[in-house]
Amino acid sequence: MMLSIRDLNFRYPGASADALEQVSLSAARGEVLGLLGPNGAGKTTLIAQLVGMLAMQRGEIEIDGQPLEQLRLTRPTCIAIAPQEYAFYPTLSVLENLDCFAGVGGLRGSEKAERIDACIALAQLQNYRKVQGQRLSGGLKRRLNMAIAMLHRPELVLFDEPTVGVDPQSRAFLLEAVKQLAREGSAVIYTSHYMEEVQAIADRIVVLDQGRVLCQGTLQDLLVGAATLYVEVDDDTAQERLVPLLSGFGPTNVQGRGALLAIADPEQLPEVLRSIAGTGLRLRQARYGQTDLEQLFMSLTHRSLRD
Ligand SMILES: Nc1ncnc2c1ncn2[C@@H]1O[C@H](COP(=O)(O)OP(=O)(O)OP(=O)(O)O)[C@@H](O)[C@H]1O
Repeated sequence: MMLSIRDLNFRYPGASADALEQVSLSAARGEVLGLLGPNGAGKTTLIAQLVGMLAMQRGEIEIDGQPLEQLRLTRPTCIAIAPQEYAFYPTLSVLENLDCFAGVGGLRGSEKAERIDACIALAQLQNYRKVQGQRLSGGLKRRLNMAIAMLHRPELVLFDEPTVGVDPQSRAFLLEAVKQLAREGSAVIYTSHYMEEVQAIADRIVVLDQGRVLCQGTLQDLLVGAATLYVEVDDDTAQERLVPLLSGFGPTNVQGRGALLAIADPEQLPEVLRSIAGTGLRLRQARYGQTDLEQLFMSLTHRSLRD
């Protein structure tokens, strides 16, 4: 594992609760780790500590066994971030921005020119070299952020919700570029509250909520044992009557006109259905199957990712 985070805790000065609580996770080269969580889950706080924008309080962060503080002194360009906000000089052109950041990071001569070209190509900014940063569309600005982040061939790249407010075309492009980075051998951490994005690009997923890791694993790991039963009954008071009944079997949520029950073992199904019938409620539909991440999140927290 290249990145290892152990028992990370963080509380903002004056806050009454921890923004991160006992967070442990790891990331490997060649892998996209999706960091998924609703607003306020702690994603940005975690990223900010990884890039040194926030000082660590408690816990450990190591890269290839080396503590983060040490790494920052010896190999400062080994971690890069493509942040949410725009991270370039608005009045400089795309090329001037890249030139400037390449110089700051210590690139010189032909190597510098080569890296700038490679990053322009990677972010497909060939037609915008001479355009001022501030004149780029939202999607292109994110692509410039990304090009800058790639200049020094970082080994760990952090993307903090890079597709928020981006047009669909740039969004598809960004996602593809993120996957490409991992294929080329970087470890990539990608935060988002768009479940579909994370599901589409992440090799492994960490679900954060209220500063804590709810679960982590491959998508398949997470969804196995996360099957749900959706039932709808022919009654206006259905939810009031269904939820207490189903809760006896497992985590239950109200959904639409019915209720959703997380039920890992299909052998329980007949018993659940019998007990519904036993109350005299008429079943309108019952649907059993593997869930997606959204439903998994709901079954773990009783809330939606999008709240
Ligand atoms: N500068 C700050 N001072 C005090 N509390 C903060 C500060 N920044 C964030 N928080 C709080 O820390 C918690 C985690 O916030 P964080 O921004 O890390 O979440 P997030 O998962 O990135 O959310 P979002 O998807 O909205 O960006 C929240 O409860 C938030 O209100």
